[in-house]
Amino acid sequence: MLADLPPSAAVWCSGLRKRYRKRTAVDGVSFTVARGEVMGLLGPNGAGKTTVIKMLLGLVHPDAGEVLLLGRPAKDPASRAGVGYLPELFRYQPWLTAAEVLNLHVRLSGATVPESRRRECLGLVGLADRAGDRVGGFSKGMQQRLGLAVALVAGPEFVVLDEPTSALDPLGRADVRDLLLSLKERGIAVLLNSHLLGEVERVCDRVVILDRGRVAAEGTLPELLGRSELRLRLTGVTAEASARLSAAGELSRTGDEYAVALDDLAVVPDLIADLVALGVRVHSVEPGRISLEERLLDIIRGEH
Ligand SMILES: Nc1ncnc2c1ncn2[C@@H]1O[C@H](COP(=O)(O)OP(=O)(O)OP(=O)(O)O)[C@@H](O)[C@H]1O
Repeated sequence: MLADLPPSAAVWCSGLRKRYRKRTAVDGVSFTVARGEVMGLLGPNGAGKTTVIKMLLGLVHPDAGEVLLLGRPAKDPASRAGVGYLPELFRYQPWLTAAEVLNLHVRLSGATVPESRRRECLGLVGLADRAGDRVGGFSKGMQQRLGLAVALVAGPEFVVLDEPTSALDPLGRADVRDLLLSLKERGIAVLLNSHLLGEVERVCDRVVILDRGRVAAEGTLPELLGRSELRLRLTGVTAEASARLSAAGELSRTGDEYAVALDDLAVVPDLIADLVALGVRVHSVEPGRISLEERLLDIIRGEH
């Protein structure tokens, strides 16, 4: 079986199942996060996201199913050494300073992390000038920022973030988004559980949607969100220009407002150039598609 697995998987799981007394929390979940991929794990409250994450990390024992973390069993300390984790509920020793918390986690990871990298990591999460302050005096958002630094400090190959922006202000959320994009650029795989769908839409390559313990949908964002729609406000549209619009995709019109269904927004510049060449006056061009939020609501209300 192991020989059949893709060598690149940051995490692979198959048939994960977990029951708590009579309640089935997770019921046959399988998916893969490839190396370098940013995967969103979505779903309503109680869908089983945190339980899945804990099973992936070997923190909860599954009733059934298998997990390979960086190509090894999740319980293997060697696989865990390559993983950074920010838990949903984070608490750090209040009597330690931020720098001491980071040092403690570096020691626990067994990695060698130079002092400069530790400082850089606190800077990355906006805590550079609080390194010497005790965590007991930190706000919840500052503790969550510290948790992010803890997840990143040992140079992980795979980072698991369970609601990393739950305690953060809008600025903090924007910082985390930039952080995620920089991890992506560096080829670090990420599994992100977040209810902030706008952020998921901006940073994730793929998403898995859980509902009542099962995978309700999975795919890249274009796969899940379907075709794009280009909305245009145009005047001076001749029959020829109208034909050009129809050739690009299914066309609908209300007064000066036109909507063209497109498979790929890459055709937009050529389409606009052709319309202008045909004498059309282009007042606005607005690419859009259904939002992840609309899609998620459809899926969990059973309208997919
Ligand atoms: N330790 C536990 N003991 C008993 N039941 C649990 C335990 N952990 C989770 N559950 C139950 O398992 C189900 C899934 O919970 P889980 O925390 O995984 O959901 P979630 O998708 O992460 O939710 P949220 O978005 O609210 O954080 C819930 O019904 C929850 O009550």
